[in-house]
Amino acid sequence: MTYHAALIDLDGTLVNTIPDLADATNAMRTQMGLRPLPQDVIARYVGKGTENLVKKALSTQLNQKPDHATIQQGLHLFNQHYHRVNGEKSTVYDGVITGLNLFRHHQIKMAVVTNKPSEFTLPLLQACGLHNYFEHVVCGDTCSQKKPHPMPLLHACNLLGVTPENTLLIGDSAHDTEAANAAGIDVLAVPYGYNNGQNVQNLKVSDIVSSIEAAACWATRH
Ligand SMILES: O=C(O)COP(=O)(O)O
Ligand SMILES: [Mg+2]
Repeated sequence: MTYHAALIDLDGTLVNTIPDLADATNAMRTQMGLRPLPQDVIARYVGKGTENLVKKALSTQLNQKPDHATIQQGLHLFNQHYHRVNGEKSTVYDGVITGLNLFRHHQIKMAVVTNKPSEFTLPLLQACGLHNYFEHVVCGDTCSQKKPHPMPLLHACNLLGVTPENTLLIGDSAHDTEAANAAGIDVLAVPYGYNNGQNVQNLKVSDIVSSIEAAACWATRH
């Protein structure tokens, strides 16, 4: 297969965002009278967008499911805190820069497809120095549906002017692989991300690769 484009997930694939997401989540919890959660617990809630993270983080240790008003209050506080810390402690994973340069060298177009809202995605890509690699950035609020729905992936293909058959997605979780499989896009998983705390071995993928650099080598071999 000749790949013309690579769609790449953000949290858990390009950037380890857990330290900042955990700081914002725990600042929200503390203000709401709840005790902080460990980072590995918070990591399990990342990948399905901010609202899902806030809902899950508020369900832990509350005696009941949070009601609408509590979720709205949590979202408001989380957003404030995440705007304050976004990018501060987040780190680009090993192999990302080399991999993005390899894709670029082989004229494979790149887009980010993330469930993170755009108000946080664009500043984070800038803070990490990654923004210039991508022709397009599709965020959690760009389309009416998020991953695992195929819509954001198909939207990215349209923006890049490529077909799903000639596109490769690289992600860390079932949300990515389900979206790619539904869109008819080949998918590679990296094992170092979050995936709801589950092993990536059980995901339906073309391969598991150790890094974005390994993904770029894989793409140019196939
Ligand atoms: O859940 C999020 O906010 C973003 O997650 P993603 O970048 O892995 O899609
Ligand atoms: Mg991810």
